Amino acid sequence: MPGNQDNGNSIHNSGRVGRLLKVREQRRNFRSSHSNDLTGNHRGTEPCEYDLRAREGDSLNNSYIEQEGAIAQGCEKPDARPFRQRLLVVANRLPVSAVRRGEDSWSLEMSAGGLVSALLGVKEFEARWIGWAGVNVPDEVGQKSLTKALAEKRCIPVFLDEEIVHQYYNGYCNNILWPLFHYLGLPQEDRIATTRSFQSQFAAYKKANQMFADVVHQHYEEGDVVWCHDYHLMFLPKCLKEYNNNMKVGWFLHTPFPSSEIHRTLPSRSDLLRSVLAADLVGFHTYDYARHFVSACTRILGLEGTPEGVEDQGRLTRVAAFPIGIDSDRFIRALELPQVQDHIKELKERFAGRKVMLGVDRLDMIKGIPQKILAFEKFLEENSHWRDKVVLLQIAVPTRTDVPEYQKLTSQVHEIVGRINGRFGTLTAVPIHHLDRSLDFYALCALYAVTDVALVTSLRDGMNLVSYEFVACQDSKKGVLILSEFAGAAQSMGAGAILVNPWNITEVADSIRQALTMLPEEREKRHRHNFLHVTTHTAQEWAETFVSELNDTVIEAQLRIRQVPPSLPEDNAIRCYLQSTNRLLILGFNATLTEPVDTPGRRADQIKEMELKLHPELKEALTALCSDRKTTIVVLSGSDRKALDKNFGEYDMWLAAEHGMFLRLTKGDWMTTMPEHLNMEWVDSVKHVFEYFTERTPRSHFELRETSLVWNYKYADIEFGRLQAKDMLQHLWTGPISNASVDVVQGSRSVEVRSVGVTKGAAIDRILGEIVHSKSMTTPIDYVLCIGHFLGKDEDVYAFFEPELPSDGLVAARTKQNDGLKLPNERRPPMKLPASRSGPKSSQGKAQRALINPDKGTPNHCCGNSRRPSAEKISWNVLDLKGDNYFSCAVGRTCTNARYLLGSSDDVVSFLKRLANAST
Ligand SMILES: O=P(O)(O)OC[C@H]1O[C@H](O[C@H]2O[C@H](CO)[C@@H](O)[C@H](O)[C@H]2O)[C@H](O)[C@@H](O)[C@@H]1O
Ligand SMILES: O=c1ccn([C@@H]2O[C@H](COP(=O)(O)OP(=O)(O)O)[C@@H](O)[C@H]2O)c(=O)[nH]1
Repeated sequence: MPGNQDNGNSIHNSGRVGRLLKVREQRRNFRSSHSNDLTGNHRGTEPCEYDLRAREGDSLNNSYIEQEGAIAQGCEKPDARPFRQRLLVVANRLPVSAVRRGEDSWSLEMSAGGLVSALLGVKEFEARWIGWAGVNVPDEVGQKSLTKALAEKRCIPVFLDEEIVHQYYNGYCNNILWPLFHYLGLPQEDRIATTRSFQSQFAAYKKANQMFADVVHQHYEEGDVVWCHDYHLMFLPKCLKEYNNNMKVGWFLHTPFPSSEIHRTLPSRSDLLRSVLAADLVGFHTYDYARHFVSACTRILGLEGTPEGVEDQGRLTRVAAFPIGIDSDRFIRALELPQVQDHIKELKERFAGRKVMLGVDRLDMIKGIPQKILAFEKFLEENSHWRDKVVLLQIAVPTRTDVPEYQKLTSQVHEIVGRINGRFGTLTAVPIHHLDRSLDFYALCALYAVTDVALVTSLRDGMNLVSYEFVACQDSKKGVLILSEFAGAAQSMGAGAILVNPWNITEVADSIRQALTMLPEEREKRHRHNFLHVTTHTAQEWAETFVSELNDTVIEAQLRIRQVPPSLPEDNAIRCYLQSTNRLLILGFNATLTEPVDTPGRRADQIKEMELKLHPELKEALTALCSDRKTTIVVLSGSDRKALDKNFGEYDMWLAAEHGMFLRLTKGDWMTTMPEHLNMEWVDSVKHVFEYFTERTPRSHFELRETSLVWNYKYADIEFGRLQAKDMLQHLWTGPISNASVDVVQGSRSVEVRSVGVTKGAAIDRILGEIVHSKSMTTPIDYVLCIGHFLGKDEDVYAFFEPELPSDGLVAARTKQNDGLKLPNERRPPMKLPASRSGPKSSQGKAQRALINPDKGTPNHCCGNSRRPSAEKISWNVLDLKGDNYFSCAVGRTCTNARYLLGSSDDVVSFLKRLANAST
């Protein structure tokens, strides 16, 4: 889950990084060779207007050229016109807000806010905006005329009625998600009311997201990139993928993503995370936010966080940091415009003899405006000689004025400003000029340009573009930026700014003094750093990088899918089953026949039962299958005998416990197939280590089995569990047992230490021998179905039936023996008559196996009142898997040597039910 810049560090990424570097280079070459065309278009035109103005002859059809699989931006069409990928930008707010002037006449005004500013800087795409125009339009005439007016600006409206806006936008988005994502907690006063209205607001949120999805669906064309923005639309990726799973969907969050400890307080925490994960690529401003998101998915959903993102049953959602920027050229060029120059002149005259300090913020709790003003008051208090030499201009753009918290903030700020102006003002001048309104672009640029010190004191801020805009306009003045360490911008421009903790008003006051008295050389140095950053990390770069990565993520997902085995062809497996006469079903237990831990309504993190339990819906099917005389069922599990007895005692089947080291027909007693002289001297040392780690890892536990020990941390804090496991493995590999004859096998949430030679594959021939003998089988087994959630180490069971597969399983465990490194399977006596097959996953050919004499080479020990397996030497081929009659199937893992996949034990259950029904 690295930031873009770090991507090259991962070995796994080399393919992707290589591809992305190539695209980047193409893009740059393209841009420099066409710089005249592209910049020519903009020169002399106010880009903001340009971007919103529909261009003649630039209709959907002639501007969009489909290029299947191509990474689109920067490519050229054959006629050398630039190819511009169609981009559907979906955000709550359109870049323009509509004001109704008559029944069918509208005026459109620019919306304020960083998201709009940033996306206006994006020029490389054929972009369409889909969003809310900020106005309620209940009538058809109004909707039609507004749609038409917006179409000229390449905008497509989503019509939200007043009630939805109230519940979804004011309620769920701005009263719940916004404060929570900015670590402000729920509004203090109406916390209970908010908690009560949560459900209805969340329902409205989902409904609104669905409305956005409907509009996207209407306008979507194959090959488009759909880019969803912000916390308003966390449900959108899921809605879109439900429409069309092939849609390329990206989601970007403009606010911080808080620590998982904050996110987990949200009643809808899991739904929101799951919906976002439906996107192909998920982006954040900073590495920290991305890290928090992955951690929330790990801790709350129990999913696997990888350096790439979040993995759920083999599907990867890529998560990365894409710091936004601004269209810096737009600001730099604007400074030359006469209307800006006029403003500059006016401002200089107005504030002659005084240093200008500037704050530009939406009037929002997160911006820390009261804190800023209090710090300024403290500065004036402590530096009386500055009182008539400095002025603070605070632009506070009204925002979300229907939300009570925002209304309260307005009066609070007015009250503080009034008090300070009363305290330090004179008849002719006040120290704070506070404006409750927005400024137009030219006035804003002029203000930025005349400012000596910009003051950004956000308590939390996704990025904060004001700080970027200020820097872009300061190339002649080289003013100082005081920047909150809690703004995302601090992570990108930190070095050039004076970083402050806005909660510490003494520190901020000191920084004001430091900024006002900073020597020109230092100002210059700091400014140069900031300016370079702002002019190189532009909004355009940001969008291009995100879209390239989104395109590439989709390509990579396709590559991954190609490597992943297909789903179990259930109909075929059933048909072959019915046609065969001597069938063998080998079934795992854990995560194969058990109830999934994280079914809805059950919590993955809670210790329901430490002991595994058979899926309650399996009973009937299992009974039916077991009663079929043509079918032999073996449950082959790592669990001990007790667990298998308890769950399967009532069925007529074979039980193979501890990876097949113990075997029992349910009608008979346990016997052992354990190799003789199995060295178990290591057990006490390992037990000692496991006890140590269990004590220190809350909610972990270990099982002591006869041939292995398993430490399990699936109920523990996942991150801590992993760290502990790493530590444990280190110790096992290098500590006192490092020379013992053991395999240390790492599961996804477990560490298992086994005697060398204990694997399912190593046991299967002995088990088969016993079955053949006990059933007095005279005809070969002509159908094998082997389903399990087996560790890589145990996938050697597949190699038994398909000998060309690696016999040491998928993942070679680290094996230590006295005589050096040796794979456990070397103990397995050679097989007679390896089957001749055309390839590992081939369905051609036929598998044949002759069994070894289990009496030879692998003596069996008695245990309890068990008996020894007494298979005679079998020289005929017990396996005759003609054609396609071998079905190996991994459950819930995609990295496997099995031929097929099933997603979870629920799928196994439904398949076995179908099998049972078909055969009865
Ligand atoms: O649309 P509003 O409800 O009026 O709010 C305006 C926008 O505020 C937020 O902006 C964020 O995006 C900026 C650009 O990435 C970032 O610099 C800033 O830190 C964020 O606060 C909000 O996320 C947007 O959706 C709103 O449109
Ligand atoms: O009167 C104003 C004041 C500010 N802005 C713009 O609002 C954006 C604020 O973005 P920022 O990322 O700083 O914070 P946000 O408001 O998105 O949280 C900046 O692009 C400003 O140029 C504006 O359009 N008019």
